[in-house]
Amino acid sequence: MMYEISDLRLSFPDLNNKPLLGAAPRIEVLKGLSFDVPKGAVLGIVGGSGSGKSTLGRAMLRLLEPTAGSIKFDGNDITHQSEDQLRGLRRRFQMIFQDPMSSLNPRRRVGGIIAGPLRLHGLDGIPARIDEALDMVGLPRSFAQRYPHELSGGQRQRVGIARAIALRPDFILADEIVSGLDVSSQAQVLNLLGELVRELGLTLAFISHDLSVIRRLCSRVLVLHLGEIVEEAETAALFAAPQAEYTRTLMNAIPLPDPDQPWE
Ligand SMILES: Nc1ncnc2c1ncn2[C@@H]1O[C@H](COP(=O)(O)OP(=O)(O)OP(=O)(O)O)[C@@H](O)[C@H]1O
Repeated sequence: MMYEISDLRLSFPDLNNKPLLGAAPRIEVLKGLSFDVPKGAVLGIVGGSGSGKSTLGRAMLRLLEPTAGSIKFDGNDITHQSEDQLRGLRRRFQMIFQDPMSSLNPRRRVGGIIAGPLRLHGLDGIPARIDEALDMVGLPRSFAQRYPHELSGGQRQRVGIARAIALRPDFILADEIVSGLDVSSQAQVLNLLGELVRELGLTLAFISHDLSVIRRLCSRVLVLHLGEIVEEAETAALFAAPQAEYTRTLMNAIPLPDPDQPWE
């Protein structure tokens, strides 16, 4: 298994209701989640705003520390490991962020942006790795010289993907990465991710509030609502016969396909 997650809980201090003296009460955002991610899986994590999707993603990458429960990555218990202990594993799980404009340093060229994590992890042969990463995401190698503001939204998202896959991770978490793109760029980025998963043998968790996006890419879906898993199913089964009331609500929010858009 790539991930084994058991009774995962995560709470934040509720600073709005902090008493003058003493500790703030805590708000539980993840309320005991248990699920596995098999190697090679493409798992969709769907849910409405505030359901805890990003918090779950950040816990899986140990950008947040769980309050209780456990997270195993490829057999390693990472629930409470320190940064020192995580060092050897960090390269193996990577994240692609929602908004590439704010996650890409505007003062660095694309080559420097991709090189950053490679240097951090002490990898060698960096120029060749940059070329290879750009090839893999379908951008010309000359783009290494460009700045983020010179690129379109879809191209910037490809740079975000290139930065993650250049490290040759085993697992990638993509958090709402196509939400800001127009429909045709969305389709291209989703196709690219699908290809990369197949070619590189990646395991992918794909967070989205949009079930139609998840349907295109993911083989299995986990539906989150108010910090709990309300349904987990193969994508085809979920669409054929949604079990949870909340899943049906999400499905009703999907717009009908536009017959003028050939990618639908
Ligand atoms: N650092 C934090 N401190 C306090 N509360 C937080 C923190 N991060 C998230 N929350 C709260 O946790 C809840 C879940 O947030 P999260 O971002 O995980 O949801 P989400 O499903 O990703 O939603 P969205 O799609 O709106 O990003 C929200 O109520 C949010 O306000």
